[in-house]
Amino acid sequence: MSFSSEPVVSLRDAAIFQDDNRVLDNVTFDISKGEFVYLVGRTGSGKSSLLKTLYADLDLRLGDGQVASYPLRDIKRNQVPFLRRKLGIVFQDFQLFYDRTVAENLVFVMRATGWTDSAKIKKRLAEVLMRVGLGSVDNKMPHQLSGGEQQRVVIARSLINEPVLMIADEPTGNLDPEVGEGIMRLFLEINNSGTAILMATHNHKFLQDFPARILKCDNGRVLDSQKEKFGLTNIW
Ligand SMILES: Nc1ncnc2c1ncn2[C@@H]1O[C@H](COP(=O)(O)OP(=O)(O)OP(=O)(O)O)[C@@H](O)[C@H]1O
Repeated sequence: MSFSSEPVVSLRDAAIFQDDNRVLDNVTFDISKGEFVYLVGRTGSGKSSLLKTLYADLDLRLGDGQVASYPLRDIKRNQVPFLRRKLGIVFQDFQLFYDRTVAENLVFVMRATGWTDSAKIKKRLAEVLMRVGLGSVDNKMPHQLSGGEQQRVVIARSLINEPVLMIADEPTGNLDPEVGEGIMRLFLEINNSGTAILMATHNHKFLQDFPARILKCDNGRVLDSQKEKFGLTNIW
């Protein structure tokens, strides 16, 4: 049995690229198991690019990085689905299949990630929906749900394989403030049960109401509130 305290994210002198454009340079930080970390910065400062690099949607071409024990440098394409299975990824737009029921959306992911036993699938489906506070929506179509409920379905989907890290890119960006706060509280609950969370947000209120470590993309660098003081005014 392993009791390793290896970080879930570890970047060392990483450069983040979009095509030939170096968006961020000298990126060095760790995220420990069970940590909650905000990612902030102006529009275009590189938040999404950094997150995409962590889930191997963008290649890590310079420096070193490891996520959920997978080395990002030269990761083979056939390894990427296994890395992503360790992650829960949640975006601003809900990215559900709108021609399938909630249950079909979730079962699709389960089957694609190796679940075969129908009884286990049914049990896990009920567990993750319950976990996000949605009891009886299995047979509904996504468009029959509110935005907040749809985001809960996405979060339920991301929990299926018990991720060690959730990567959330502006997950409340399309929601009313009150609904967004409910989603934020759900992330905190998930975090309390041991899943590390890295959340890009433009929501200043979250940072005030639910303080946590902050990484800030700023002028091609990533600043870390654990290591240095920086202002949070005028960054959105
Ligand atoms: N697909 C792409 N191809 C080329 N350049 C891109 C692409 N996506 C983003 N960029 C550029 O990379 C830089 C960083 O963009 P990124 O989307 O990472 O910023 P962001 O901080 O997430 O912004 P926002 O807060 O608006 O989501 C910007 O200069 C942007 O124009």
